[in-house]
Amino acid sequence: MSTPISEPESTDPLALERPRGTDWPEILAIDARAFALPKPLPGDEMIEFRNRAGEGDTVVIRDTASEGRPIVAVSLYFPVPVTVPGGGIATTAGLSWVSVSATHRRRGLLRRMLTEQYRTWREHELPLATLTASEGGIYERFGFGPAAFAHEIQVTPSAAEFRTPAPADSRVRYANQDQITKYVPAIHARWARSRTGAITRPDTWWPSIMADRSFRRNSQTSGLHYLLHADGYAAYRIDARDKTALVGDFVAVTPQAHTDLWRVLTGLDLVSAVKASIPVDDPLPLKLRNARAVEVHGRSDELWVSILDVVEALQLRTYGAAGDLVLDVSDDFGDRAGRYRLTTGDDGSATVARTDDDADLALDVATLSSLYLGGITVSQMAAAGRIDGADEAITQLSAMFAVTEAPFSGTFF
Ligand SMILES: CC(=O)SCCNC(=O)CCNC(=O)[C@H](O)C(C)(C)COP(=O)(O)OP(=O)(O)OC[C@H]1O[C@@H](n2cnc3c(N)ncnc32)[C@H](O)[C@@H]1OP(=O)(O)O
Repeated sequence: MSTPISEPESTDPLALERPRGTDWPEILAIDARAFALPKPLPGDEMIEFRNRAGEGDTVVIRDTASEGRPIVAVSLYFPVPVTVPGGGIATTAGLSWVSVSATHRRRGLLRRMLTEQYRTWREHELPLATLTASEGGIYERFGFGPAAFAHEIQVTPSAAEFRTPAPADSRVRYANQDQITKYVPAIHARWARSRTGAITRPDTWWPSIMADRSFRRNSQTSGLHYLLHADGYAAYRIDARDKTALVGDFVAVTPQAHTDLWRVLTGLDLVSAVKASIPVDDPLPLKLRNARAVEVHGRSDELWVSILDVVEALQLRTYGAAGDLVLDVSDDFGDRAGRYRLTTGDDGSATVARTDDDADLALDVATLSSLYLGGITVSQMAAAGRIDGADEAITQLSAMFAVTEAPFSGTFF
């Protein structure tokens, strides 16, 4: 039996429920339709996805007045571990596969589901929520802000000459399936611990990633080729239509692995372009004699963050400078509004507490969430008019929130 979690009002036939196991084919079919996909996830993928969803919570809305009581809305989350400034890993509520049928859109169903999801996140004392967004205008009202960005690049191999000479042995090899299974998840985990914003992929995610099922490519696109290095790997496929290499994962724990792997990727014979998604501060252009060999074709807001527990979340990360400020945080959606004193030490640690003291700065929770990983700076937000306060306080908050590298997530979920 499904479990009603809020009794529909007597006149409201739209019931918010937890789904039954047998509802999953319907859930994935309506998600595929809402996301304008050609077809739902195939069987194996569906089972893995359902298991992943089972680690968190799923809500659906059922239209009880229509024949067959169809599901018309879905929202789910599962735990997503994200590296925060300083190297700590926070378990976040990863919101995913949110959809409302076109027949029921703009009637408040998304808001209703997220109100329930938010209640669950608070009940489970999760410090942060994360998502990868289909559109940029939806989630700010719920306290999310874009927090980690990527550059979508195209490299022209014929123009990509490295400043340093190629080593006698490239230290990179193609990996077979056993080697992929043996080395790739461990290298990814090492990398994720070292990169702010990175998602440490739980073990249960890897079978689907490594299976590289055919629905992830079209008839002209190859399967994934894995290039393996002791301290990194790159997975790419070839689009035979235009002889392009499409890099899926690029993971380098050391600068040497970064150079060695890119040297192979830019040396692929018969390939006219290499496309990849890289950190906005990636050193690749600077390693080449002609930086224009790397063209930036786009910038994506790859990870959105919502601070759920201001005290806990701000204490999880480290800071660039000592300081003491009271932040007045506003929140139109949840229960996060209030004044918080943030005190940071020379060692980068912080203590945070609610306070009645006068505020130095005022900002909303989505703005604070965008600042959290360092992907958007305090001075950028202040220049955009989204932080209120004296210049000295803004300068101090800038120094406190300063990070040494741009956050990068590298995983879509
Ligand atoms: C994390 C993820 O899964 S991202 C994927 C999101 N899903 C998709 O993109 C699939 C296709 N789209 C959909 O299924 C739906 O249109 C949804 C889920 C985006 C919106 O669902 P709805 O039930 O129509 O939203 P709902 O009526 O609850 O609107 C809530 C608020 O968001 C706003 N809103 C909804 N969709 C959008 C949008 N695409 N762009 C901007 N604002 C939006 C509404 O105006 C409303 O604002 P308000 O409450 O502040 O007045």
